[in-house]
This record gives sequence, C-alpha cells and structure tokens, in this order.
Amino acid sequence: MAARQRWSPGDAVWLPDKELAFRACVAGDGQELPAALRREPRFPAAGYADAVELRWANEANLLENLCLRYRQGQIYTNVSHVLLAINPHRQLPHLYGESMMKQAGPHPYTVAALALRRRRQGPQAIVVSGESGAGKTETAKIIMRYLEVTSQKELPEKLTAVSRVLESLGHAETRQNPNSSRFGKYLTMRIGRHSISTQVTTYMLEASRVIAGGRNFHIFYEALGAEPGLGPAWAARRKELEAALEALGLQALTTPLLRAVAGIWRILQHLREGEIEEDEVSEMASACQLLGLSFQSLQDPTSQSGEFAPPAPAGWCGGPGAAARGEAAGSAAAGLGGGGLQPPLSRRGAADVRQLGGPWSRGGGELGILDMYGFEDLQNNQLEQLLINYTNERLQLFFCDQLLVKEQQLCLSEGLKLDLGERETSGRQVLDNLDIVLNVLDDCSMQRLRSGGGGEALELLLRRTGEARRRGHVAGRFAVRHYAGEVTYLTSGWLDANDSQPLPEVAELLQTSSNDLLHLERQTSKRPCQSVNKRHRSDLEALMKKLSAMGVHFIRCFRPNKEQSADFVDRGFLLQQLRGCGVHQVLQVMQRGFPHRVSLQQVAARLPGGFSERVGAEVLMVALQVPRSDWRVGVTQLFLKAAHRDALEALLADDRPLDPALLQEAARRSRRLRWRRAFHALSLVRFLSRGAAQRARSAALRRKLRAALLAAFFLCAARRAARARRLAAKADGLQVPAPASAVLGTIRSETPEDQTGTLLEQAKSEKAERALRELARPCKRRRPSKAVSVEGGVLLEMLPKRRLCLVEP
Ligand SMILES: Nc1ncnc2c1ncn2[C@@H]1O[C@H](COP(=O)(O)OP(=O)(O)OP(=O)(O)O)[C@@H](O)[C@H]1O
Repeated sequence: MAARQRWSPGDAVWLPDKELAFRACVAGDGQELPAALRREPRFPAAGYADAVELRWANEANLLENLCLRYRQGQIYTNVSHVLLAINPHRQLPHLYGESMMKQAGPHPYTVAALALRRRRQGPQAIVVSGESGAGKTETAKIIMRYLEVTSQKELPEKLTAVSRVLESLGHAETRQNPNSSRFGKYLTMRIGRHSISTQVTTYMLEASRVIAGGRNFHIFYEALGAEPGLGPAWAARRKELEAALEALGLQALTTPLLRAVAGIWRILQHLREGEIEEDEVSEMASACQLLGLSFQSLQDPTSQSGEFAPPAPAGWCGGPGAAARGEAAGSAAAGLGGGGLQPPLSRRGAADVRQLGGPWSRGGGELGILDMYGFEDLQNNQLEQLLINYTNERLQLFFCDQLLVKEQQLCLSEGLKLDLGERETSGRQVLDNLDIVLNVLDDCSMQRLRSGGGGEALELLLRRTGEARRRGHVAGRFAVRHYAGEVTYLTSGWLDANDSQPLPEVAELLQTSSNDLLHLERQTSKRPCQSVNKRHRSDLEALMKKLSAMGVHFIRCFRPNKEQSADFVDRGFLLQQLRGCGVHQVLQVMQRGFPHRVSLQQVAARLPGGFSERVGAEVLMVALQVPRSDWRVGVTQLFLKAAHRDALEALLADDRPLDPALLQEAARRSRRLRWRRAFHALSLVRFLSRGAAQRARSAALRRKLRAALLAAFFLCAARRAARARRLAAKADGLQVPAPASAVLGTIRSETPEDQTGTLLEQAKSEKAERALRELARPCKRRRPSKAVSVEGGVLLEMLPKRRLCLVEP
C-alpha cells in the first residue's frame, strides 16, 4: 500500500503519528509519502459494521472505523467472521436484552446464534480472547445469557451457579482488571435429543495469588464481608456466593468454606506483619479453630518433622515459622481452590442433566465457550505469567491458522482458486523456544528433587536457550518477544512455583484438619514432583486438539485505554492490540482475496428477468466495466475487490431500472466472454486429452522396450554363467573339451611319432593357460575361493578385486 507512485495530488491518506497513531492528510503533487496509507474517502455515519466493507482495508482505516463506532456506543464490529469487541467500561443497556437477540449485525448474540445453528454440522466452540481486562469474562457471560434465553430456560441453572462460585475462588483484582480471572475456563454443553449436560473444565489456577500483601482471590473478602471496614459490596457478594452454593446443593459446605478462608486470611495477616507478638497468640488460636486444626500443631510444622515446639508464642515468631505458616496458608487455599471445592463443583455442573423439550431439542450437538486468562505483562513476571502468555501465544497461532483455513474453505466451497498466503510461522518459533525453556525447568525440578540443586542449572541452561541468547541474557531474567509485545521474565522462584505439591509436613498437618475441604491429596513417602508447567502444557495440548476438530468462532476483545476509563480511546494503545492479535492478518488475507461479497440472489434481484444468478452477476460486472481480475463469481456469492464496492452498492441500492441498452450490450459482451472461455476450455481439454493419448502410447512403448532389454540382459547373463561354468570345470579338472581333443588328434596324425608327445604336452599347457587366462578375467558371478595348482607347472593365485593371475612356481 505504500507505493509512492500511486499518490496523486488530492489523494486522502493517513500518515503515522506519535500521538494519534495516524493523522489524516491530503497528498500534494510529487510529495514523497513512503509510510502513507490510503484513507477511506468517507465513512458512513455509523461506521462499517463489517470492516471488510472498507474500500481500503488497512489498519489505519480499521482503527478509524472502530473509534467512530465506539464513540457512538457501538462496541462490536465484525472483520469477516471475527467479532471485535472494545471494552466500554460502562453499562450499555441499548446493546443487550431480548429485543437485540433477534437482530442481525456484529454482536456476541449473533456469534452464539451461528454456533448454535451450526452445532448440527459438528461440535462448535466460541473462543473469547484478548488482553487481561479486555472484557472476555463479560462477553462470555453475555453469550451465556443469550443461551439461557434461547434455550427457554432449559439451560441448567447450576451452570451459572458453578461459574459464580468459580469466580469467587479464582478471580482477583489486578492492576489491569478489578475482576481478573486467574484461571482458564472451558464450558461445554452437550445437547442430546432429549437432554442437555454441562461441564466446566478449569486450567491452571494462579496459586501464587495467595499472598501476604496485595490483592487475594475474591473469596477472601467475601468470607470476611460481614466484618466491619470491608464495605457493603463484599457483604452483598458474600450473599451471592451463598445463594450460588445453595443452588448447587452445597449449602453444607458454605460454613466450612467461609471459616477456612477466614482462617487462612488471619494467618496471612500475621505473615505480612512479620513477627507475631504474644498478644496475637489468641488470633492464631482462633485461626487454628477456623481451619479445624489444633493450636499446638501449627506452631512450626517444618522445624522438625513430628516434633513440634511447645505451645509458646516463640514458635510463631520470625524465620522458618513464618515461611511454614505461609506455606500452610497457601496450601490450604490451593486445597480449597483445586483439591477441596472444585471436584464437587465440577461434579455438580456435569451432573446437572436437564430434560429438553424446547427449541434446543431439535438436533443435538456440542457447544463450548473458552474464556482464557489474557496476555499479561506485569512489573515482575514470574513463571505463571510465562505460562499465561504461552497459552495466549498458542491461541494466537491457532487463530491465525484457523482464519486462513476458514477463508480457504470458503473459497473451496465457492469454487474459487486463490492464493491467500502462507501460515504464520514466527509464533511457532517462539513457542518452540518456550518449550525448550519449560523443558529445562522440568529437568531442573527433577534435579532438585534428586540432589537438592537445580537453581544454577536452570540459570545456566536458560542462558543457552535461543530466546535468552537472542535477547541478551542478564542473570535472573530473560525476555521473550511475544505476538503482543516483548515481556521480561524473572527466573527466581521458578523451581518452587513449578512444584505443585505442598511441603509433606504441611500436607500432613492439613490432613489432620477437621474441615474436609482442606484435605489435600495423599502423597507417597517420597515427594513426587508434580510439575505445574508440564500439567498445564498437557492440558493445553488436549484443549488445542479438541478445538482443532471443532468449528471455531472467534471473539477478540480489546481495552480502549490503560486507565480503564469509559471516556476515550487511546488510539496508539488500541492499534498496538490490533496489531498484536493479528487482526491486520485478517485484513491482509481479505486484501489478497476478494473482501467484498454480495449474494448472487441479491444481484439477480436487481436485474430484469431472464438472467440466471451467475450470468446476471457476470453481466452486471461487465456493465460496470470492472476488470476481470477484480471479481469472481462463486456458487452462491459474487466476490469483489474492495475498490469496486461503492459502485456496486450504489447500483444495488438504486431502485431505478437499469438502462436496457447498456444491459443488452453487457449481456452480448458477457456472452462473447463466456464463448471465449468455453473455447479456451475446450482447446485445453483437447490438448490435454491429446497429450494423455500420447502419454499412453509412449508408456506402452517404454514398457515394451523395458521388457526387451530385460530379456536381452537375462540371455547375456545366462550365456555368461554357462561359459563361466564351462571354464571353471576346465580349470578344475583340465578336461579338454571335445573340440580340443579333435585338434590334438589332428596333431597326432600329422606329426612324426617322436614329436607327438612333446607337441601334445605343448598343446595341453597352451590350452590350460588359455583356460586359466579366461578365468582370470574379472567375473562378477564366479569367485574361486582358494589358490589352485594346475598341471603344467602353472599356479593359480587369487588377487584382490576378484582377479586371478598366473604365476610361475
Ligand atoms: N460489555 C461490557 N459492558 C460493560 N462493562 C464491561 C464489558 N466488558 C467488560 N466490562 C468491564 O470491564 C471489566 C473487565 O472485564 P473482564 O473481567 O471481562 O476482563 P477479562 O478480559 O476477562 O480480564 P482477565 O483476563 O483479567 O480475566 C469488567 O469488570 C467490567 O467492568
């Protein structure tokens, strides 16, 4: 697009700008504008609902279109089959509700409706992706609401309740998002003929979120909601949580859950303050009570296995005691989030099978919604951030591949042959390098288990990996260039973070709790290494495999600004996300192909009768004088380059009948064109068939020749073998064949008596010599294995390379 020679005076262009990302300009005569992009001459007042309709499909026009729509409260825009959503950071009631569910246009509702329609063709999945805080979870909720309404309340209510409880357990406030998911979630609905069942699969909970400082999971604040100083919002949320647990039939768990969480919270409070004073002992005792543990057992579980300090305040103070309490609190929370509560939750969700009788009962199918944690770049990025970004990198690659595949499938179904470009490979390279890093980490974790080392080895090996080397390795950190930007990771604490098992002493301690929710899985005597990264990657692999076999619908969410403000769009920031998530690739693919599509029915409706749909579209293109390279007629759609969209749209929108003379002329030209194409096709067929006959003849000839050659070869070989056999027999026994005896007989009869013996000897030795010489010729098939002595004083010796020679004794 940056072709300088294409700008003529007065051309509307976009020039790169630091503040606004792009600045609108008009090209002057002879001006050099190498980085300029063609500007859309005019946008409709509401912008384009599908960015593919842009006449000049470049990122500057796309950005302008998105901003234009966002300003009017239209946060959704399509780019072909991908839905883009910009987080409004405010309520937009005009966009939702049952009335909107019946309308077409870019919306999560339409995506859900399409997925529901297509479920009969095969399992469908809606993948919601974007940065943290971009609105993925909200979008997934909007889809759920649509499904609830369209299923006429047949969608299991427990599904919403499970999501609500999981939100408490796995969401926390971060810098980017007050309600950030710290785990991935894949919701499946299996719709049978008469029933529907649901299942929620979770992916890697960010366990390190349970910290002494900063924000913890929502459940901590909900558990303490009733306490003064926490604000009414948390108390209200606690009521919601209790209602959700009740809806799941888990009301019996409510009290132990909230008590355990409150106990963990108390321990964390005292960790943060460092040393514990004597007057805080009662606090600890109440924490123990909440956790269902005896006060003595929590003194210092790691000091000596089995030998706990006497119940004195000193046991709680400082050093290893604090670490142990941290571990205990973290493990207890992990036990709640992963071990204790999630299995019953998943079971409740999965077991909630409903009888169907409404609209969903027609045809079965499977529908999934994936809401993964978004791409993150924090101040201190640890292993968890690496795994989150690894996941997003995988999803991004999947998106690019799918996009190309979808467009190729459409072209195939419409009978078009187009080169849409190659698949994206840079992401694959980043993933390969990250795999190396994570494999190294696993090796080091194993090494640590065996020998207690591993940290230095990790550092050393990281330095050797491609990514680390490329970015200039600094001790303790390395950088990765992800699709959404470069992120620097700290390598400290990775070995601990990679081991999902709590200290055996702590696990044992929690096992003694009277609260079943805190019981962790029993361990073997030797502490096995449960690599977090290995489990996460294998879960992700399984998910990707599943998604590849499904019909996938993409929703890409964006943040309008870093400040989480509803008032403005930071154009540079939005552009960065658009570039990062590959929307420009969608546009590129569209540009390579024919981005503007009109149904043939619509075109035919604009023409007077007598034209078939395909012919009508062709006649219209000829009438509009669109170059042949700029349009294609598919099976159901007319494909057009963006530059001719306006002319066609104006023509289709105009009610006035078309000029019959113009149409007649176009029909004549189109007919001529079709004749010419038919003639070419015929010539091609004839040429190809002639070529095929010729090829068949040559193949037959080649077969005959090959047979003759084979026969000659075997004949020669047989003759050679026979001759070699004959000569070998002669050499072994010196039996003179018949013709030779005849010669000897002649000699005997023609020579005087006294010379006969000498001549006979001479003839014999000559014959033998000739025979041996014959043998000494290289022969592939025969090889004497040992030296042979021959009559007449001649010795036969074997030489290397299958040659024999005659030597005098
Ligand atoms: N469609 C919407 N309408 C109104 N507000 C929204 C919408 N989408 C997002 N928001 C606001 O943005 C906040 C963040 O959204 P959300 O939690 O869905 O982000 P996310 O992409 O899931 O982030 P993370 O990856 O961190 O979980 C929400 O709490 C809500 O206030």
